[in-house]
Amino acid sequence: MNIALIAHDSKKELMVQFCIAYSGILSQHNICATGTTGKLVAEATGLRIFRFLSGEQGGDQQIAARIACNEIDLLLFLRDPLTMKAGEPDEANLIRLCDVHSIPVATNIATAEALIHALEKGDLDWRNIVNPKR
Ligand SMILES: O=C(CO)COP(=O)(O)O
Repeated sequence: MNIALIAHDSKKELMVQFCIAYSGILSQHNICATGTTGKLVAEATGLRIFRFLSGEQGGDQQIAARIACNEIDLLLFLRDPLTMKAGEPDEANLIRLCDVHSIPVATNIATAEALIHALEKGDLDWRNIVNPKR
């Protein structure tokens, strides 16, 4: 499965801790991320992560383009609705595109936990039927 990671600045440490905790599961999949999120997670976990541009340079839009092509199977986007900074990605378009293709998406740690366990159990295997070429 192709899993995309994005974290707003105040949620990056939480994303790192999440990926450390679930590195065993994540290592079985293709991981991509916006630039800074990917760098921090890769350094902390040793996971191989394809890094797009940083969010402020359009990395979130690169991920949105892959979602628009139905190439992402799970989006974990830890956002901070309280202290978002100017230039941080607006989640509305990402989530809209996930809804277009019924792509599972988490925007907080509680849902991310639920989805990573679902992934491990095989509950998301139907994505392989949607996209048999991958
Ligand atoms: O901008 C973002 C969230 O703040 C996401 O991009 P980065 O992972 O490059 O920071």
